Amino acid sequence: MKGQVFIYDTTLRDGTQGEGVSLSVDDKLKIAKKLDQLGVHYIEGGWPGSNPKDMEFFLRARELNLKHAKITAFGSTRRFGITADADANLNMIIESGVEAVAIFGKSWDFHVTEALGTTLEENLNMIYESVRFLKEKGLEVIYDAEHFFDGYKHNSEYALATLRRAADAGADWLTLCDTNGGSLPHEISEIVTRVKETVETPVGIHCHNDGELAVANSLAAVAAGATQVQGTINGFGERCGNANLISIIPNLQLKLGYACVPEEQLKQLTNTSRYVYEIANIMPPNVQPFVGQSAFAHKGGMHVSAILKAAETYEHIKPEAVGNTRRVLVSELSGQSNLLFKAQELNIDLDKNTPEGRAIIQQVKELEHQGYQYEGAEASFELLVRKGLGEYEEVFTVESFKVLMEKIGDHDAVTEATVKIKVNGQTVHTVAEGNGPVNALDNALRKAIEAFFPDIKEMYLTDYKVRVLSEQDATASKVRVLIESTRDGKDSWSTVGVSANVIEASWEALLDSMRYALMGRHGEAAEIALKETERQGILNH
Ligand SMILES: CC(=O)SCCNC(=O)CCNC(=O)[C@H](O)C(C)(C)COP(=O)(O)OP(=O)(O)OC[C@H]1O[C@@H](n2cnc3c(N)ncnc32)[C@H](O)[C@@H]1OP(=O)(O)O
Ligand SMILES: CC(=O)C(=O)O
Repeated sequence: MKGQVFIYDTTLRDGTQGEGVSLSVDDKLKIAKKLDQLGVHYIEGGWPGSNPKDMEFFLRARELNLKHAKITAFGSTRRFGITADADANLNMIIESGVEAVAIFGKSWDFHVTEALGTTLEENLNMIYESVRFLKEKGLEVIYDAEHFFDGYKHNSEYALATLRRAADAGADWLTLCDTNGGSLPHEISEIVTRVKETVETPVGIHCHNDGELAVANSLAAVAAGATQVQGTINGFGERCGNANLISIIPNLQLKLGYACVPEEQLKQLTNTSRYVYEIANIMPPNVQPFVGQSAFAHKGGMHVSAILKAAETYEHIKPEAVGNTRRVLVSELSGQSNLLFKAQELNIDLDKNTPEGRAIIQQVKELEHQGYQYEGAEASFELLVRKGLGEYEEVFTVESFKVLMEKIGDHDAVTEATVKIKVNGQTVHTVAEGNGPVNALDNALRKAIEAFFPDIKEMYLTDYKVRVLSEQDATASKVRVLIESTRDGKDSWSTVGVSANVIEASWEALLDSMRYALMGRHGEAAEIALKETERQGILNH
């Protein structure tokens, strides 16, 4: 191990400066707990002088009993022309009751004269007096040198002088900020090296992602001697975001050999990332490195063949090291190996290069050519494999279905579906209404099946997606429908249907969804059908 790098999370402060990210106090408290479980060292909760919500967070965070992390407040140096003890923002930091604080000050001479509108000397006094004030109150002080890299490039002497003043006042950390996010890794490396030669106080790094280099820049800073990294979960933050701790932590720990979070807790990384997306109500991108759904998803037949022999042939780390899982996708790009892997996952006995296996792969390729897509429809794929291996018995067969829609004047349209299915030789005919054709068909099909399998009531659709396959054919084109269903809201299964008619494609996906839910219950159907025949007999008597 090369030594400890302290992880400073600012998801709850700089993260919420990102467009579309807004967290309630309860959300912030939940995320703080999760971050503590991950093992970060500092959690910047907000800016007490900014709004009552942030102040409430600090007051309630005292009850969190965190095991590892220090709750940290954020603020700026004092306003110019007043004393630090008269500055409302600095006083609110003290009131918030935190043990650590990050205050930002200006490093770039241009910012001092243009944005602050004061003299270079007064800015140095603002830095010194603010840090001193907070140190005298017993706080750990992280001095965030805003625009440090841009400032250094314009006037290195002044930028370094601001750091010296913070250090002289007793700052515990000097965190160099690439506030505008435009620096390149070699610049960060050179400038951090120069700072390390100039000051003895430990150095941190805070990067923004405007040039898509925030992670690379943070790693370059650590290589040059920074021992604290600031960033956010999933890279949330102002403009294009902050440095993404979800990528920085495993890169530092697994690739570069630094200690960041305890090894066991690194396995919380995927879960933490998804938890924060969930609370922020943002869809996680599948392709997010380390933690995305696709981060360890193998599609090409050649890749799958190799990972079955040795996973590291196509994986840069072990997925389980960051709490993620390996996946194999089945598609027209599959070979026998993809099928073999999926069969193992489904507990299906299948050897490589059997005639059945080859036929199933051929069928997948043919169906994908027609527009089906199995990588997002694993339940339809399992049905296809079991049918191909002769392991599937139909619980019901469809005789016909019909959909009627009527709209009279300004009244709401009424949709009615009729379904005729056969269960173990017995015909069941049902009619149901719905708020659209798919809903009416779903209701009619359930009504028919519920008589035999009452527990089907618990199953419901959670997602329905339609994709036009050949846009040039406009309304005559084929569509692909993907349906996701669940019973308990946790485990779900996806099915696919394809047709030039959207209702038929939906019907096909619906049928697969019901078939998957009832798979293996053929014998049960026979018994229930018999009871139903007896019941009907008694009723008709
Ligand atoms: C790089 C960063 O991410 S810094 C963090 C940015 N985050 C935020 O701004 C979110 C929270 N901010 C807020 O709630 C508000 O901006 C507040 C409460 C802090 C201040 O609000 P207001 O008093 O209305 O001021 P306003 O936001 O309009 O302007 C900021 C003021 O701070 C001054 N200022 C900026 N940086 C500093 C600094 N390092 N030290 C002291 N003063 C500063 C500006 O010069 C400006 O002063 P002026 O009004 O005399 O021109
Ligand atoms: C302090 C801070 O958030 C920045 O300079 O980007």
